[in-house]
Amino acid sequence: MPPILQRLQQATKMMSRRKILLLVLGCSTLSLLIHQGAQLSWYPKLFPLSCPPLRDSPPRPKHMTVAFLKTHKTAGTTVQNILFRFAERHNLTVALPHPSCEHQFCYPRNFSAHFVHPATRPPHVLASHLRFNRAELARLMPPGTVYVTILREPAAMFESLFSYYNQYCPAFRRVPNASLEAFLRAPEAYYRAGEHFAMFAHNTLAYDLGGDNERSPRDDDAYLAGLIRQVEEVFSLVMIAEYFDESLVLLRRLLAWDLDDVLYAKLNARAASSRLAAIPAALGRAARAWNALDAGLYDHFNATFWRRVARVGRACVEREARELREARERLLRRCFGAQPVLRPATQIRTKQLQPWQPSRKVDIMGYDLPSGGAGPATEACLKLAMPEVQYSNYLLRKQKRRGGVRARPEPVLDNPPPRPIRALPRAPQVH
Ligand SMILES: Nc1ncnc2c1ncn2[C@@H]1O[C@H](COP(=O)(O)OS(=O)(=O)O)[C@@H](OP(=O)(O)O)[C@H]1O
Repeated sequence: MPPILQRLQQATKMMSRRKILLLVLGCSTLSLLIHQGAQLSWYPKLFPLSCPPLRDSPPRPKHMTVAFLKTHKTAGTTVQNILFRFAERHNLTVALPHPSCEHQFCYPRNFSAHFVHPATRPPHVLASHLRFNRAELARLMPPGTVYVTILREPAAMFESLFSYYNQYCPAFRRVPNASLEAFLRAPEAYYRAGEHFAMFAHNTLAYDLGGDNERSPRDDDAYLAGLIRQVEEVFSLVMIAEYFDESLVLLRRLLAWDLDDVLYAKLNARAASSRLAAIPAALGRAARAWNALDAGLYDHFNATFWRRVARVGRACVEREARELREARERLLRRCFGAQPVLRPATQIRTKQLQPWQPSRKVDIMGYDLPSGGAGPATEACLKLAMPEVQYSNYLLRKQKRRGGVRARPEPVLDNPPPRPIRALPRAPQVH
C-alpha cells in the first residue's frame, strides 16, 4: 500500500477511536447525572440537589399541637383530613364543634371557646371552619400551638364560592340564570352587606381571618396592611392552594413531620361539569376588583410563600413535592384500585364516603373503595377519602367514648347559630 494511503487509514482509525472514547465519556456522564438524581433538572446548578437536613441536633420531635384556620373553598377539607388522620394515628384530641354548631364552630359567628364540644377539650388539633378570633383560640389551644392557614387565588376561589353557595347566599340567589358574569358586572345590584351569609359573596378570606370584609384597600390601604400584619403575627405558615404539594412540604418541615404524614386524597372537588373550565381574564379581573381585600392578602402571602421556598431551596422543595406526588399516587392506587378516579356521589357505594352535595346543580366528587371495601388497608383508605361531615361525626363519637361522656346529655348553647350550612350528604339517586 502506498505510504499516503497507509497514513490515511491510520488517521481514520484514530478518528473513530476518539469518537468511541467521546461516546463512552458522554454516556457515563449522563448515567452519573441520572443516578445522582440530578435528572437533567432545569434549575440552575446553584440550587442544592438535596434538601438541608430536617432534623436538628438533637432531633426535633414531631410537633403535636396545630390550629389550622380552614378558610372557605381553598382546599381546606383536604388539609383538615391530613390533620384528622395525623391526630388519630398519634392519639391526639381534635377540637370539634358542639352539635348545635353543625360541623363548623358556629360560623359565621366570631369563634368562641364555648363552641367546642366539652368531650374534645383540651385539644391538640383544631381544623374545622371558624371565624378567626385570636384571644378565644389562645384560651382554647395549648401554649406552643402552631397556627397555619391556606389561601387561594381570589378569582378561582370566588368562582368556587359562587357555584357552591349559590342556593345559600341571597346575593347569589338574586342573580338571573345564576350567572357569575352578571354578578361581577354589577355586584352592588345583588349584594347587601350584613345580610345572612353575605360573607360568601365579598372578601371571604378577609372575613374568615377575622377582618372586616367590607373595607376596600382603594379607600383605606392601611387597613389591608394592618390585617396582613395581624396574620403574620399569628400564623407560622400561610399555604397556597395553587401550590398545594409545595405547601405541604413547608408544613411538614415546619412541624418536623414525615412526608408520609402529609399524603392525601383530593377532597371536596367539583365535577368538571359544575365548574368553569377556565376563568376568562376579564372575569378574573372583575372578581379580584370586587374582592380587593382578598386579592391584596393573596398577593402578599403568595410572595412571602415563594421567599420561604427560596430560603429552604427551590430545587429541594420541588424534589420533595415530586416525592410526595409519587408516594401519593402509589397510595391512591393501593386504596382505590389501579386507576383511582374521583366519582360523583351517586356512584359511590360506601356510604361513609359520599360527600355532601350543596345543591342539585353542583356535583361534589369523592373516591370509593373497590369491591365493597374488603382488604387489610380498608380502615386507613376509608379515612383517607372520608368527607368532612362523616369524619367529624366519627371523631366526635370516638372522643366522647374515650372521655366516657356517652350517657351525658349534650350541653345546650344559649344562642345557637341561625341555620346550619352542612347537614347530611344528599341521598344518592339510584339509577
Ligand atoms: N389538593 C388540592 N389542590 C388544589 N385544590 C384542591 C385540593 N383539594 C381540594 N381542592 C379544591 O378546593 C376546593 C374545596 O375547598 P374546601 O375544601 O376548602 O371547601 S369548603 O369551604 O370546605 O367547602 C375545591 O375547589 P373547586 O373544585 O374549584 O370548587 C377543590 O377542588
